[in-house]
Amino acid sequence: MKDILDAIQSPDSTPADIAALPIPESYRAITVHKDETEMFAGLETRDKDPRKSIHLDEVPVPELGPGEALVAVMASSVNYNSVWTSIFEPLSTFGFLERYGRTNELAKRHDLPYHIIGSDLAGVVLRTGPGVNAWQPGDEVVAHCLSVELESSDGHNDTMLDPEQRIWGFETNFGGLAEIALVKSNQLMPKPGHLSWEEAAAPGLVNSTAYRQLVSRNGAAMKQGDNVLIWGASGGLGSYATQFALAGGANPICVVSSPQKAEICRSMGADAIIDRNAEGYRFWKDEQTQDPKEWKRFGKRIRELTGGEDIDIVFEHPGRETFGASVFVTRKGGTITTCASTSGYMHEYDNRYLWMSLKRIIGSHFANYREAWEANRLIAKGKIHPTLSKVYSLEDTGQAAHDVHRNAHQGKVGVLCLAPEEGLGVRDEEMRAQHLDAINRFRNI
Ligand SMILES: C/C=C/C(=O)SCCNC(=O)CCNC(=O)[C@H](O)C(C)(C)COP(=O)(O)OP(=O)(O)OC[C@H]1O[C@@H](n2cnc3c(N)ncnc32)[C@H](O)[C@@H]1OP(=O)(O)O
Ligand SMILES: NC(=O)C1=CN([C@@H]2O[C@H](COP(=O)(O)OP(=O)(O)OC[C@H]3O[C@@H](n4cnc5c(N)ncnc54)[C@H](OP(=O)(O)O)[C@@H]3O)[C@@H](O)[C@H]2O)C=CC1
Repeated sequence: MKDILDAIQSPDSTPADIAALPIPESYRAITVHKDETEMFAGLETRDKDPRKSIHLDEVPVPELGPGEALVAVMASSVNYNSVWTSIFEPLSTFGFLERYGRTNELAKRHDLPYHIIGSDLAGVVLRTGPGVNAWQPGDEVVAHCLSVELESSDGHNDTMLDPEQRIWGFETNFGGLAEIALVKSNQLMPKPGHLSWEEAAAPGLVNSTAYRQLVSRNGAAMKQGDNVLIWGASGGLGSYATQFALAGGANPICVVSSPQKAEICRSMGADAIIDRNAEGYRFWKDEQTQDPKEWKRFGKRIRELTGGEDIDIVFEHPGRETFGASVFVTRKGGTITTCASTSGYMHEYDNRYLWMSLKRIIGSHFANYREAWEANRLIAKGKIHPTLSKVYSLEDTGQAAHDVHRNAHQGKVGVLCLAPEEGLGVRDEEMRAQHLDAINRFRNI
């Protein structure tokens, strides 16, 4: 592994040098273990501790198949899906690996007693499998997390609709929180040259998801002037949704839970900000009963901030706790677009406000290759910036996931895999200098 790192870091290395490097037999990877899936049985979600279930193991390098690439991972990032995997909720991800493993001989590689997690990476292509022409050893890349087979017609208009669509590093094995990752070559995209490895690895999953959910015609198709209510506006998804709203001429109404997070939104350029903690919204009177008076109080606050207008698009992901309020505050004909249910997936809302006011709920999930490419292109052009706050070593990934689980983080949390320190991998210093303040906006807060 040291030879690989030396070759990547040497300015004299050629693609042929990288291609000639021997692939080691094993590598270090962040895993969860199949025989531990019951370890948190009986505990509240909040008390399930990723630091106990996440391991750093030495694992064998998987066989490289057709259309695939082995990538030396310089940096990765923590996504909430790795939190779900590590607390075995809403179900154990080993079920996904077993199901995938049953599909064909090659997919059997994924069905192992350990799951290498992680759905983001920035790194260097080491080897490509048969049939890969677009990428070569030595290419500096990021990888999006859409794994598709595309053997069915269902996915050929929109690859997210493929019946064999999976999220790499969540529903497949050999994810990005590791020194080496196995991806399909159509997950690869060029690494933005003005960013370090850890900065380039940070946006991928959440940036692509927010792009589809908010900007794409497959999602809410946001337009100039739209009032966009963004839950968790300084969090993983929200920090990109806020940037898309601002860059697209929309009007983000940012919901956060502390003055510090409100300040981050302000520094991104938003001015309509609601601190849900300070204003004490209680959308639920008890576990079963919502309080429409609180929806109204929330809607009134939004009207104060917009000069009397209601919401065109709600960017939803907290789920059960907020969904009733989200449907209520949306204007006639408006859209609630949802990609998650962090606080619970059995949503409840008053349907009269949906049908009588002709509102629409749109389900959105990750992004197709084109949408992921367009989202990455905006990062590469310096129109949208990484929201990396803190960076951990691979050894401390459990703590990083714990921070995200406890909502103790800001923006995105990075992980160094092969990169020995932060700040490496920048190829375009001139462009970086132009955007340095924006790139560093979330750092160390
Ligand atoms: C990019 C990052 C993303 C995120 O972070 S997202 C957040 C994290 N993700 C999650 O929390 C989601 C985790 N996944 C799940 O919870 C589950 O994954 C799903 C609920 C999405 C699906 O559940 P499942 O058990 O995998 O699938 P089924 O469809 O409930 O069950 C399969 C069986 O149900 C049958 N079935 C499906 N549709 C129908 C139908 N319309 N009528 C009758 N049967 C149906 C199938 O055939 C099959 O059957 P047979 O088990 O016998 O093979
Ligand atoms: N389907 C898909 O493709 C994707 C789904 N997801 C899912 O989306 C969810 C969020 O992911 P991500 O943004 O990365 O996570 P983060 O934890 O980084 O950010 C979420 C933010 O939402 C806010 N929030 C959390 N709980 C509540 C609540 N009960 N009520 C109101 N606000 C809340 C918090 O902000 P604050 O405290 O400031 O209000 C938090 O910072 C996860 O469940 C994840 O699995 C993520 C990416 C892709």
